[in-house]
Amino acid sequence: MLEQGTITIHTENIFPIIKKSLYSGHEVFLRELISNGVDAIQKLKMVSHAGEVTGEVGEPKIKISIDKDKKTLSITDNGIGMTAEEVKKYINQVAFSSAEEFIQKYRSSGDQQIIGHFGLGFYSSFMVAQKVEIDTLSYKEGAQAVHWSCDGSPNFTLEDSPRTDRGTTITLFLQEEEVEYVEPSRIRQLVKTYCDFMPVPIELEGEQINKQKALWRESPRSLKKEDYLEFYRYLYPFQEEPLLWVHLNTDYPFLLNGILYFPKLKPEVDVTQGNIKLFCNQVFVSDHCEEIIPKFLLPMRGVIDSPDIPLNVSRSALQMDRTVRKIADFVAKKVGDRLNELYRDNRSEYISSWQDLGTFVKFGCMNDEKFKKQVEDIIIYRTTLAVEQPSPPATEAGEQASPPATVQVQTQEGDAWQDVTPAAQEQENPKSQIPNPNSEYTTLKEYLERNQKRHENRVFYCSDPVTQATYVELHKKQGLEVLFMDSFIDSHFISFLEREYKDVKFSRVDSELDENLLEKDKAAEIVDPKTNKTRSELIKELFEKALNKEKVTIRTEALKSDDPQGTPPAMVLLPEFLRRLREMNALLQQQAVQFPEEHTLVVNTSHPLIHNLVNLSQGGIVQTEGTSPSGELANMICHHVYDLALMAHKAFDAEKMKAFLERSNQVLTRLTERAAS
Ligand SMILES: Nc1ncnc2c1ncn2[C@@H]1O[C@H](COP(=O)(O)OP(=O)(O)OP(=O)(O)O)[C@@H](O)[C@H]1O
Repeated sequence: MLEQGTITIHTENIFPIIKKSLYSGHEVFLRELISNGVDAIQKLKMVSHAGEVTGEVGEPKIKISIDKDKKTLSITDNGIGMTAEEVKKYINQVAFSSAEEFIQKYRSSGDQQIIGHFGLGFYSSFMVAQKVEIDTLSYKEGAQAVHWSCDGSPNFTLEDSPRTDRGTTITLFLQEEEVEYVEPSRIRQLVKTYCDFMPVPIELEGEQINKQKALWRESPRSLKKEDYLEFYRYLYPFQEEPLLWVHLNTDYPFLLNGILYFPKLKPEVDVTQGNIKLFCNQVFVSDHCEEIIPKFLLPMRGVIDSPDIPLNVSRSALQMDRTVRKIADFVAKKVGDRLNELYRDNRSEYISSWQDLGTFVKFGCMNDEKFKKQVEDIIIYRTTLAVEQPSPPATEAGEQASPPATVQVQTQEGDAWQDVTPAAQEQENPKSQIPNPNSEYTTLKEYLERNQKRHENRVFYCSDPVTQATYVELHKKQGLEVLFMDSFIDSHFISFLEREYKDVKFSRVDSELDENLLEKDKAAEIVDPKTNKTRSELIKELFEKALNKEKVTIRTEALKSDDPQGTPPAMVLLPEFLRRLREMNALLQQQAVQFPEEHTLVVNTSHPLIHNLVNLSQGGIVQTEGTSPSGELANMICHHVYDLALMAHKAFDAEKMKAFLERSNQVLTRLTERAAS
């Protein structure tokens, strides 16, 4: 017997705490022990470089062995090893005091939510083991191998060991309730989760079970598009390919490496849940980076690896941490740079990814002032106008640069990114990335400048290209440019833009008819000599009577057009302000937006159908004998015109649809009767 002793501890009864309540998942013990093995191997490399190792260093390796009968699990490394003195110092004193320190912190934080539970180190093995043994042989010349044993009480024994290989074996005699760790499948799963990217091969049953290569630690210059894509597929199997990525790489004022990918956004993705994996020196820490990554970038995926993120503090303290805040700013800035880069160098790809990128960017602008400044000029909108695309930037030699096959940019800080090759992407995914190949995109600034003369500071937009198609067409025909702002974030983004650019007002195409769309005084001619009524007044009266709806305001206007048949006979308008108010209320009460009973029906006095309708009603003297066949038909057609206008705004329920179809048939029957007679 070499030595027996008692470990000095200041916190009484440290073991029960370690054993029971410290970690919600005891499994992290494996990560801690394997990390120690990796450290020992790296230390050996260092002393070897310094010429202090005699003999072969050999291939670094960590081996996990399981003995199901004895219920033991051992982790062996061929690293630096320890002498008896070192075991006493590093295990009995250092490891213990760091464990104690950890527990103090853990208790005082009063928070179970410690990110990653790092730093308990060697003593975390007592969470799952009733006894732990160390067999170790130091690299030092003439060192004697030692055997340390501790049964979970503060008492230990230290004696000579027959071990002849340099390195360390930690053997855990598992507690009854922790025997799951003798299952190879469980060990494989844990290694894959926590140790997959550790830089040393980890072996179980004669097989390497970790990937080992951490792509984010490699130089971006040496990586190809396929390397990034393959890595993404490895991290997120069975997912759609990412849109683009950012390779982060900095060592000042903090150390940080990582690769962040922009995924294609799916509606079912919870954007408040982080998907980025946090590592510390290639050791997995957590899937939850919510405190570190700016909120708007949470839907990004990939890896962030930084030893400078404090891991043994509560989540709220983490949020307040200065380094963490700097890291968040750094990540946002790099993402902004990357977007600017793509906008400048590969506009077509930027546009084709915009549907997904746009959401990040807009959300980012609303949440982060600095990010907003960085990207405000590259926010684009699909427009009804055919805009000339700016030509690609000229190279220094003054030639036009054709888009390179892959774009790699090395910035001052040394971080780099790699573009998806446009040609290759198209081959793999023909055209599907491009939302609408015929559409053009513009920035708000360009829009405002272009339209300054006709409608200064007023933006016409469409939030639903299908239902608002008529309105869009009307604007288009009169040369009024409309922006499509139809993603789910756009209604909030519009309010944000109006706060940002105080003079600019956004009007949805169906909210009001701009004077550019109207022909004034066209329907002012008197068409009823008996009453001196104008065409416009007659039409208004006709509709008011036919519809008999107090809450619907009838307005008559002559829509400008070279081809009146091509304009709608009537349209429903919902004033912008009131509509937004309703939308907001619905949102607050978590209800669907109801179509308001109060709205305006604009009847287009220029439309041939409306002309005919006046003639028809006059012929049938609808005013006096509402039941005459012509009067009835005119009445039905008024309803019909109104329904057609309504359809752009709301889906009909079964009853309304039935009535609409019945009336359609009746109207058609009557019209065919007339035509035939
Ligand atoms: N496999 C090993 N080979 C050599 N030395 C080891 C090994 N495991 C532990 N040690 C020594 O014991 C010390 C304490 O280990 P422990 O895991 O408790 O803390 P740590 O590794 O220093 O830090 P951390 O708290 O981050 O784990 C280590 O610093 C190291 O000197």
